[in-house]
Amino acid sequence: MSRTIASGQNSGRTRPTKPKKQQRLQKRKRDDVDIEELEVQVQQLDPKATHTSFSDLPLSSPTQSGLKHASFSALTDIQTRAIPAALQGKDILGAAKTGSGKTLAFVVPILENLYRAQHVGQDAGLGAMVISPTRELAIQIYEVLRKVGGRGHQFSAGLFIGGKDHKAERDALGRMNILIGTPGRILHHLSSAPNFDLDNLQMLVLDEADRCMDMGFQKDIDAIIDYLPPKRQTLLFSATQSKRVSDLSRLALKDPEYIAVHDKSHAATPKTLQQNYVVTPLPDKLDTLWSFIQSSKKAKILVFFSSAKQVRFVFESFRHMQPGIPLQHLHGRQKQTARLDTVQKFSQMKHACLFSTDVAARGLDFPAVDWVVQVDCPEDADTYIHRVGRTARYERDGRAIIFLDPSEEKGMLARLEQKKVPIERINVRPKKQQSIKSQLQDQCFKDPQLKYLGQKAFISYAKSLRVQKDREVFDVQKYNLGEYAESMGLPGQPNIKFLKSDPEEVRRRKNAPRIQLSDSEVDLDEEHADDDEGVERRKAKTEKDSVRTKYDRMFERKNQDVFADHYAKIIHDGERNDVDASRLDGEQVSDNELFGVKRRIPASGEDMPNPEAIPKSYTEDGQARTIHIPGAKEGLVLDSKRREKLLKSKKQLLKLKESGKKLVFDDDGQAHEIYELGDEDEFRARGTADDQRRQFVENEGERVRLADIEDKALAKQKRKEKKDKRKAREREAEVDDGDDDDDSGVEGPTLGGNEKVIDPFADDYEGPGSQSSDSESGTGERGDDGPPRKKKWFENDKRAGRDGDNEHDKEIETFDDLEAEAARLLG
Ligand SMILES: Nc1ncnc2c1ncn2[C@@H]1O[C@H](COP(=O)(O)OP(=O)(O)OP(=O)(O)O)[C@@H](O)[C@H]1O
Repeated sequence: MSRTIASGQNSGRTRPTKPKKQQRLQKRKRDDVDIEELEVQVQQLDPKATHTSFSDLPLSSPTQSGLKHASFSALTDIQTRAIPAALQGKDILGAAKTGSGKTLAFVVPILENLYRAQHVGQDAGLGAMVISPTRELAIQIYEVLRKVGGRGHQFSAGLFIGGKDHKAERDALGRMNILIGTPGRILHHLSSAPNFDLDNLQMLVLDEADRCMDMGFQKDIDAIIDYLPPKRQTLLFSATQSKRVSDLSRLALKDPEYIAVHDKSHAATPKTLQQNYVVTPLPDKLDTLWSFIQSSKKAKILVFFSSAKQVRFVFESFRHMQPGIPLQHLHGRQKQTARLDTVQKFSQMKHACLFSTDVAARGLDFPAVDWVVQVDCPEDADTYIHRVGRTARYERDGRAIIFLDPSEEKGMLARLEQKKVPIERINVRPKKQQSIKSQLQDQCFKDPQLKYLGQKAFISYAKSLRVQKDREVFDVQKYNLGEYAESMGLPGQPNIKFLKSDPEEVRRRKNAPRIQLSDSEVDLDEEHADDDEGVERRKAKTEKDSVRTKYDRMFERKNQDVFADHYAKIIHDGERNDVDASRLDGEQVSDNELFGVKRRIPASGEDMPNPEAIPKSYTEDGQARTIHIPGAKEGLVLDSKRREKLLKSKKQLLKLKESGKKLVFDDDGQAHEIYELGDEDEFRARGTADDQRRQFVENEGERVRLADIEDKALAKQKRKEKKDKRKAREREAEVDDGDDDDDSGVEGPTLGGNEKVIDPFADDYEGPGSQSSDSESGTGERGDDGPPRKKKWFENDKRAGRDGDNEHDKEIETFDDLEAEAARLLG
């Protein structure tokens, strides 16, 4: 994907007139003067001075205009400190809290440094490359670049994130000045596209640098860096920055500026973020989550799990229980379009709950998220900080809650304290805690697909515990896995074949790009590698494996159809565009609150809106319609097209009904099961229960056999009557018409003698393959005067030929065949 981020380019078709040419030359001269002046001002900038607004900085007029248009005027702390240094060409290692505006801190310098170097147009080649660990984040950066640079700059920018046409991307490569992409995709093009020329690259930016530099991306980043010119400016940004010398030497940073905005502050997370934890044993987690959702239906909630399978299971099971709030899910195993769709919709919705893996943990700027809930404990404090950073962004309020198993509490709290994360314990109000265990059990019992998904989710969760590197926090022996399986509604604890190898090695394999693994290694656990590279690996693995189980196919289908329908339903809700959600915080604790802690009054002290006044953004509490079917145990929930279709099929509906049973009524007219009123002695006199059952089955079998004989005789009689009537009619017709067949005007064959026209709509036609009593010859193909039987879908020509009396019968399949046959017989 490549496009010019500037507006109003010359199309090149019309020859510029002389005055236009002169105007252009004059503009260029003016630009040159501007650029020279800017250059002087930039060099004179004092990076230590405190600039408060973008207009204080020496920025070009296209950038100033873009910033103004996007309503960015005041600088955030990280922007105040990073932009001047970056404008002067320094390498930067920047760390600032989540939501503090790091994106602009590198987007503005990219635009300005390339502008001052006049690094624009096709000949200039690629001038800046931004690497992001996830596709969603790359798109978000691209959007910010377009918002700020799109108004006046002439750069051409491209987005390389996978899931798009390789060739189109390769063709666009030669024209790009700024490229934003994920490591795997960039490396792919570097190693395969001859026109990917990086000789002129001036700036490299790594957003979420610590993630880019960790094991999962290590090899890709190292390989990319090998392609880059050594003389370049490098900027690294993250909310949690590693200062490991080894990392910096890999990137060849030159005398970098360390800009850590939250070093001196007392907390690593925004002060507008209220953080709490609740100790909830693993088997109660889903109950607590459900209860939480029930008490927060008028909020925007982001829920984190440790694996894609956990996300899918909880999403699928919760949505069938009609939670009263639109549910969405996001993980690396979804198709690219579904992922982007979800991100976009969740951004726009006012009240919704998104279940996600850590694919949404970093960098994503969802507007107005009220709650971040961590159901599965994050692998470390950094991941915790990134997850909670999806709320309380840019000076807004937000709340975060993490569910900790008793075994995780001590270790995790110590890790968070080390990282300066202020967090307080709260308790679940027992009155508000609901149990959904029996509902989950019921669902898994009725829906084998869900049960299978639950089993996979359980296994992937157990494995994720096993490969955690922090053993002080995660001790797999201390979790009550058996009860957890039960709480998910599973009939028993699934077998977990823990890998025999060292967990450290398993983690290395999980994170390493596929290229570096031998085939046998790839077959090892890839359950919860949920980043984009993990997905690529799995895709390659699937393509390689020609054998897929029926479960694989089942879930592929389910993902594409059932889930897509569900999304379609969500999209059509009205009032989704009001993204500037009013916050509900600030209320004193209400009866609806799950947690027994008072909410905090926001620092701003602004008036809070009445929750009742907030319009519903989904119909009827977001609940799917339920249709009551007479005689059925439960209503039918219409939450998919498939279920809607069920309503049209009587046969399917019958299955939902309870089967009838025989009851006897006593003297008072009360109904009883038949055995309740029987005399025990009489019962025993009839023999043992087994004998009686056998006898009953035999009697009933005999009754059915006799009834069948009767039915057959009756059917035979009816057919005979019909046949006689038809023959009588034919005889009458012959008498009426005489021998004038040729003039009858009837098209098509007419057959003489005992042969007859095959008319599937005639009264006596019994359909292909039906065995009339007239033709009980055993061949089943054709009686003396029965119609030829059509070949069944499972029969080949040979069989049809063997079964038929007449070898030509088997050929009659189409009307043309019939004409030919008639001609043969007549001839
Ligand atoms: N100078 C500014 N004025 C007003 N809003 C700003 C400014 N800078 C950034 N923002 C807004 O703040 C929000 C967070 O910005 P951004 O996504 O860059 O944060 P971040 O530091 O990169 O967060 P994370 O660490 O989670 O990636 C965005 O919605 C952005 O539009």
